[in-house]
Amino acid sequence: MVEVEDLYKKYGEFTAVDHLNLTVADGEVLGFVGPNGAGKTTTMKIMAGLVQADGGSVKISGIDALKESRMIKRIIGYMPDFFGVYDNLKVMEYMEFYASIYGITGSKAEKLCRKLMELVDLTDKSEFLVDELSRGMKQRLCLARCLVHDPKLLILDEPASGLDPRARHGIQKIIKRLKEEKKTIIISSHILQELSELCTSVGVIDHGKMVVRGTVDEIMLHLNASNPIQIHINDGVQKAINVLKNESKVKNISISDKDISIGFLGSEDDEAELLKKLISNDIKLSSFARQSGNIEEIFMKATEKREVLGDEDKDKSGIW
Ligand SMILES: Nc1ncnc2c1ncn2[C@@H]1O[C@H](COP(=O)(O)OP(=O)(O)OP(=O)(O)O)[C@@H](O)[C@H]1O
Repeated sequence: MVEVEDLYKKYGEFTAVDHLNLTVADGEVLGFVGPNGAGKTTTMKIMAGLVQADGGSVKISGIDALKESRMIKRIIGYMPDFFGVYDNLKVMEYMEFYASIYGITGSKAEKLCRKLMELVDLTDKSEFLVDELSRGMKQRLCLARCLVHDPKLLILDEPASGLDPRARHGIQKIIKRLKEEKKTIIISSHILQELSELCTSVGVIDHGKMVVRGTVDEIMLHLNASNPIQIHINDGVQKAINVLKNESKVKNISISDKDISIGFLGSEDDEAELLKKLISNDIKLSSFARQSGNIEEIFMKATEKREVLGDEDKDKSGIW
């Protein structure tokens, strides 16, 4: 549904988006992650038709987003990282104003706005002035506003930024509902744990380039493959070390009392074989598990790699 090819954007001499490629399938929820200044907002604004690209292409449902920005605005809902609100409007009036932009007026607009306010849990605030809402409520209102024209694609730029955990949870719940409704969602965030619960896939952007892209499962698998296996031995530590030393896929061994940690370059089947071997050597162990990674590590590893590598290598690091 979304195809970004070779996207390029410069601000003066500074390259903010550097030949970025990205495909997002229908129904996918993509976590768009990257350090400050990586180019997330710029990319999202270009997709939403708010910033002009200097090169490349963006297609949304086959429509050229760089040329047909009016048409694109009908099929996407964009939630900016900073949004202006009309402070002297009541919540309901604010929603109806946005509905009217899309030609929805009268009782139809009222019904729709009430439904959306229910979705974002603001029903009891409909007569409040927008200015009287808390930050979390304003963010939820902004999200509701993005939905008035029932867009297929949602581009949400840090929808939960600056919110406390409870308010973040509120936003997450709404996004989960939208995911169930099969909306395609691109969501940027710095709160990575929140993305791993919501997203089906992750894209990490750094210095304007996509450095990691894949489904959450694929990335976790890849990440976990480089994580150590932790073994807790109840009886037979020395025997276990002797077995491990003779295994070609065991790359390093560190021991702390009855806990052994090994670097292991093998598949899940290889892990099973190793476990079988330890047990058949009469070693009593109570746990044997690959340390599991989290999305935070994906981010750290992906962006750290680019800091460590030289420019030439950066391009090779590409997508895992
Ligand atoms: N209008 C602008 N004029 C000049 N430079 C800009 C402009 N907008 C963004 N930039 C620069 O482009 C780079 C990318 O900014 P962008 O806002 O896209 O990053 P980001 O990944 O969204 O960052 P953050 O996570 O901090 O919001 C930054 O170095 C920023 O300073």
